[in-house]
This record gives sequence, structure tokens and C-alpha cells, in this order.
Amino acid sequence: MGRSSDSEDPLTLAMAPSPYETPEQRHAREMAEAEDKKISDEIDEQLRREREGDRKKKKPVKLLLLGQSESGKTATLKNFQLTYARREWSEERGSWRAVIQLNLVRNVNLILHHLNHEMSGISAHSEGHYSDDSAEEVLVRRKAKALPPLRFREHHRLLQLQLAPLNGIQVDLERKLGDASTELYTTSVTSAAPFDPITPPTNRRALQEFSIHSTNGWKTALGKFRTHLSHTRLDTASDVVRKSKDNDDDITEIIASCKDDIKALWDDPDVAEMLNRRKVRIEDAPGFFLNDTERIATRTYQPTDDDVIRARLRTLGVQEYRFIFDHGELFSLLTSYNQHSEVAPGRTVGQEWRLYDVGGTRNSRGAWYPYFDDDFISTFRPISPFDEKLAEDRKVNRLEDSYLLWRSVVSCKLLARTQIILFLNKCDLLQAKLQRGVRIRESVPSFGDRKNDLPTATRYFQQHFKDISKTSSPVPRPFYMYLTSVIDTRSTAVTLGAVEESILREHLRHADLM
Ligand SMILES: Nc1nc2c(ncn2[C@@H]2O[C@H](COP(=O)(O)OP(=O)(O)OP(=O)(O)O)[C@@H](O)[C@H]2O)c(=O)[nH]1
Ligand SMILES: [Mg+2]
Repeated sequence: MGRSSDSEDPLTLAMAPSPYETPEQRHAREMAEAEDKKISDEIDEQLRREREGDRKKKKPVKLLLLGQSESGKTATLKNFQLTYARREWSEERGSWRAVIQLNLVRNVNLILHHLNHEMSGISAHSEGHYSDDSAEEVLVRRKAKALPPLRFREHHRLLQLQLAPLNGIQVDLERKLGDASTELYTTSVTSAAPFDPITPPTNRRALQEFSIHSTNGWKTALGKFRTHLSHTRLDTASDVVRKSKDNDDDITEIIASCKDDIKALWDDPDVAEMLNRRKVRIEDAPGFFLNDTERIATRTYQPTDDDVIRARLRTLGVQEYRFIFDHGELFSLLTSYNQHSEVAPGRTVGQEWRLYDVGGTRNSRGAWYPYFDDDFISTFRPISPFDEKLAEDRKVNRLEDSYLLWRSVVSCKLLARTQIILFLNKCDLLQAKLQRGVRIRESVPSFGDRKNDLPTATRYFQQHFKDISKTSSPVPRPFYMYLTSVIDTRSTAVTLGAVEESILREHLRHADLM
């Protein structure tokens, strides 16, 4: 009779029970074997649970940043990078130089545009600068007409002449940086939420065609534009790099040579009065750098962290950013700030996060829908522009658009299980506006006779968003809200720490339920 190979194995033979085993010995052996098996099964089960836990923990946390254009989505994403991906951030900081130069040059050209028109007798109204014929604006125009005309002198004409080359520099930089560097001033989309859940766009590929999937951020995007645009078929790679560098140097040289004139233009009291009469508040607009001319308009200028956060580059389509979080300093800061933190530091190390930053103009919002799923959404509402209109549609009040957008997001059935976090952003600009004496009730009649100060205003707007969430959500959901000024990197780091913790807690809770 053949013997199985197992019975020839010396180890099996050695461990086999003795053929002379008594019934008591056999009982004791079987008990011991059962105990061993129990321990072994428990170890297996523990390993399986740990593997499963690891798998769930490693499921990326996905965070979609939504909100109207200029609400601060990209600025918040930059804060994430600055706090959690320091090395990449430092590598990319230099790439923002061209964007900041463009922002500064555009500030100057906007003033020159108004100066040229003022000197040629073209009113802000006739050039369509005023957005509507509201009673407030009619009053402003009437008041401006009643004022004595502004007298511009020879040095204004000289400034116009000397700063004229900046027109060409703006064109050059815009060409270099591509579509993201120009703002959108019209749109055919008339809805605040053109993502229709009933007929989701099927052509996801087409939507992605103009998105930038970036794992290391703007450097790739900016670098790509630079190489792409200066490349001709006859150029060799080194020619391209050299030409691009020469061109960068020329641009920097011209801006630096205009430094004193830029400062003179910005400091001029007649120019300030003209901007005031025309209701042009460059200092509240995205990408304002005129107070930093001394530092930026130099041959050796290198952007600081704050410059990069304040730089304005429109987001096109959807951009994906990935971070692997390794919690060091920030986590300790957070845990000392929040003694009751429920997320143990060890559980978050190595966690992958994917952040999706989208374009917020009305015509970009259709691209959001394919990214709606069960993960987390942060929505951004700029709280300061309660009296301003959308850039892409001068008939629509920004606050009204914010309310409509918020209602659409919270009422979306697909997002019923999604945790939504509301950032009421640009509180610093709101405070500055209120300090200047702008009355909220003139633009928002329902504000009534409440105190025109920051705490009252934020409470009022916050309550309105909360009420919309309560009445429009398909299922009851908690209301998470933060008041932010995301250009303040220190306070934003603390806010992001709190947001991160609450997101992680939910993420891990979901994972445990899976
Ligand atoms: N003063 C101030 N400026 C802010 C704040 N948040 C953002 N900004 C600035 O506003 C401008 C627009 O911000 P972005 O982050 O580019 O806006 P966005 O929501 O990404 O806009 P899109 O890409 O067009 O959808 C940038 O120049 C920011 O630096 C804030 O809280 N206070
Ligand atoms: Mg953006």
C-alpha cells in the first residue's frame, strides 16, 4: 500500500502521537491541541482585523472644494499645501513669480485704464463700469457729477507714458500663463447650479480634457504652460529654456524699471480721488499687490508664502491634489488646542488625502457633478461681497448667488450622506468694508436695523445659511461652519487642523461601519 508523502515527513512523524498513548494521555493531548488552535485562530482573526483596518484607513479621504469664483477655494488648497506638504510648497513657490508680477501689472493697468478714460472725458457709467441702475448707484453717479472736475497735470501724462510698456507686459504674461490668468467677464449660463442631477453629464472625459490632474501642483501647470507656449517646431529643448529665461528676465527688468512710477501712481491723491469717484476698489479685488511694489518690482524678487496665498490665478475645470499626511507639528498644535481630540495621532499617519479644486464661475459648475459622491465637501461662501456682482454676470448679486448655490448643494439627493462643511470666507474684507461705513441693510434690506458690525453680520449670514440647510436638506444633517480669512495663514492652519480632525473622525467612523 502506498504511503502519503506527509507520513514520510520527519517533522510530521516526530509530532505524531505515540502508538502506545493511553486514553488519559490522548485526552490531555486533544485538550492541549484544542487550546493551541483557539489561540492560533485568535491570532489569525486579530491579524485579519488589523489588515482590514489598515485597508480602510488607507482608503483616501476625498475632499471637494466648491464655491463661486473668487471665493477662496484655491487659496484654501494652498493653505493645505503650505501646512501639510511643506517640501513641495517650497519647491513650487518660485513658479508663482510670473503670476504675482501679472497681478501687480494688472493692478497698474486698471488704474491707467480709468485715468485714460477720465482724461478723455469717458465716464465710468458710459463705459459700463457700473453694474446696474440701482438707486444706490444712480445716487453715486449723481453725487460724482455734482463734484468739481478732477484736474490732471503734466506729471499724470508723464506717468501714463512711462508706464505704457506694462500693457505689453500684461499681454506677454497672459500669453505665457494661458487661460487661467484671465478672468471671465461673460457667461451664457444663467443658473447658479448648472449641475443637473437628473441628467448628469455623461461625457466625463470631455470635462476632464481641460482639467489639470496634478500631484505636485502649480509648478507642473505653470511649467507646462511656459514650455508649451514658447515651443516652436524649430526650437531645440535648450533653445526653449534659454528663450523662456531671456523673456522672463526682460519682463522682470521692465517691471523693475517702472517701480518708482508705479508707486507714484498709486500714492497720487488725484488718482485716489478718481478711483473713489469711479467706485473702483482695487485693494479689495483678487491679486492686489500695489502696497508691495517696493518688494515685487525688483530684479531679484522671489515670492514669499503670503504672496503665493494672495496671488490670483483662476482655476480651470477640476484640479486634483494628493497629499500623504504625516502629522508632526500641526497635530501637536491641534491636540493641545483641542484637549478632547478623538483621533489618535497614530491613526492618521500615512493617510492619503485627495483634494479637488474646481473652477467656480457659473459656466464651470457643470463640471462638478461627476465628483459628487459620499465623501466630504467644503463649500466656500465669500461673506464680504454682499453688495457686489458676479464678474461673469454683472446682473447677479454675489450673496444671492451664494444662497442659490448653497441651496442646490444641500438639497442635492446624491449628496444626502455627504458631510458638508461651510466656510464663510473673506471675513477680513467684510470687517474692512463695515469699518469704511458700508451699510449692509442698503444691499440686504432684511438685515434691518441690526448693528452694522462684524459679529452681528457674521451671525446673521451664518443663520441664513443654517436655515437653508435645515429646510432644503433631504435628510437632517449637522451644520459645520467656520468663519475664515484664508489669506491669514496662521489662523487658517488652526482652522484646517480642526476641519481635518472632524473629517478624519467621520472618515474612520464610516470605515468602521463598512
Ligand atoms: N482678503 C482676502 N482675500 C482672499 C481671501 N480668500 C481668498 N482671497 C483672495 O481672493 C482671490 C481669489 O481666491 P481664489 O482662491 O483664487 O478663488 P477661487 O474660489 O479658487 O476662484 P476660482 O478658481 O475662479 O473658482 C485670491 O487672490 C485670494 O488670495 C480672504 O479670506 N481674504
Ligand atoms: Mg480657484
